[in-house]
Amino acid sequence: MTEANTTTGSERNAGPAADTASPRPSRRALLGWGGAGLALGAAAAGGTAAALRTGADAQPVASGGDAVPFHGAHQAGIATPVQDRLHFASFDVTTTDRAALVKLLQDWTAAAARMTAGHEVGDGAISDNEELPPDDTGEALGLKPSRLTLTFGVGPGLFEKDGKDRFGLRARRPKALIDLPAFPGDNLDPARSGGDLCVQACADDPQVAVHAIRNLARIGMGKVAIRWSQLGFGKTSSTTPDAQTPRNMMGFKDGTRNIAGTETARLDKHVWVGEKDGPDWMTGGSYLVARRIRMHIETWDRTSLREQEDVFGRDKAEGAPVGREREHDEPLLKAMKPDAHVRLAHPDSNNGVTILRRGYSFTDGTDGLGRLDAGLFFIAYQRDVRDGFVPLQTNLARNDALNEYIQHVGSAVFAVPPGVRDKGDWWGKALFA
Ligand SMILES: C=CC1=C(C)c2cc3[nH]c(cc4nc(cc5[nH]c(cc1n2)c(C)c5CCC(=O)O)C(CCC(=O)O)=C4C)c(C)c3C=C
Ligand SMILES: [Fe+2]
Repeated sequence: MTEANTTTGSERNAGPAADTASPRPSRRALLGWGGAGLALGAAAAGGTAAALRTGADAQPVASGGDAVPFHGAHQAGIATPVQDRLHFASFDVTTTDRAALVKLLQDWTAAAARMTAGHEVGDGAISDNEELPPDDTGEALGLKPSRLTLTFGVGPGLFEKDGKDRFGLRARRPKALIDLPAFPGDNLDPARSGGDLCVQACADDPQVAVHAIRNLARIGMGKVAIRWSQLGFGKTSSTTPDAQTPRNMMGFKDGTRNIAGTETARLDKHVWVGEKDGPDWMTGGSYLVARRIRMHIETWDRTSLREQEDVFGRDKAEGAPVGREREHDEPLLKAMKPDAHVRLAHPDSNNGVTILRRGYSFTDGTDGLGRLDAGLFFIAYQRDVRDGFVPLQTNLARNDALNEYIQHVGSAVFAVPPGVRDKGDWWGKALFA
């Protein structure tokens, strides 16, 4: 999917009252005062596009903000344009009941389709029955779809945990869904690693992304529990080459040489699982590696500009490779220091290995020792982890000058199935078939 696939969406709110300081009347109250006629009249008077929206069948009130289509051959959130914010959640499956897990995935899919379109979950945040908790938690009322994408994946533990075939899926585990090996320098925290399921929520508004994860977690209560989650800001990658390349927490442009969402041949070669790759249920999907990479930014900030530029093999201002003028000039690898990050990460130094990066910066307060807990939440998509992240990280972990300034502290790998085709399809349907 490309930028062209984004459509104009709708707001999550809440009629005319949402524009004023007065509290919004409940749907029950509105019906009591004259029902739909009043609501329509009020909407028209307010210049809004449609009727007051309160439930599953209600229409959005006003247009504005972009929605990324949820249904398609591939899940959105991989090759679609990168949004500003991230909320990534990894879940442990706590139920042992396969039918309950299937029902959850169906419910999650329905909720995800609604939220990405800018709708409230189920009957909405303000439901008819005041005796029950509402279906939607409500904090996204009035917010635009904000290009929300929800990308779902399954981790190794869903297929087998502690030697047990928990859901009769062991034989369906993809060979490419390996447990990642330990790399030199890793200092992984188990509490920030792994997981049976994941949802990557990306949006241009942080509250929209957080609302989405929160509502999925709420729907999953008693069946799944959040194992760890990560908020991200300041995307450190671009899948839209003509857009300005964002900068990471080290001040360098990050994402210059990434696969663009429009490069279908490269996506087919390096990102999407092909028909012959197997298993069938993964065709059109991809594999996600997430790494929480802490930056020693206090040390970095005391490092000379020359050393910083040598570490990456690019200049800080323009982002041009050593010996070249412009950011998008082809890198001259031999002109860089042998341990420069870009030289070591380039496909020519790795037998052609190419991944799609989609990471975000994070700052999570301090570490108790007067240092910022900040860094890069690295996300990579690839057709096969064994031909993507693993050889690349093996090379970087051994040789990269950047290692002096970073440490990998969290890690997870997930199989990301193909896109949800239509309303009859759901996350993982082909896996459980
Ligand atoms: C295993 C893969 C990679 C990890 C881990 C990684 C960590 C990491 N990277 C930066 C900053 C930059 N990376 C850049 C380029 C780049 N990095 C990787 C892979 C990993 N990076 C690749 C494949 C590439 C592209 C190489 C190429 O084809 O030229 C750059 C340069 C700009 C760019 O092209 O994006 C920067 C800057 C940090 C800070 C980091 C860990 C914290
Ligand atoms: Fe990198």
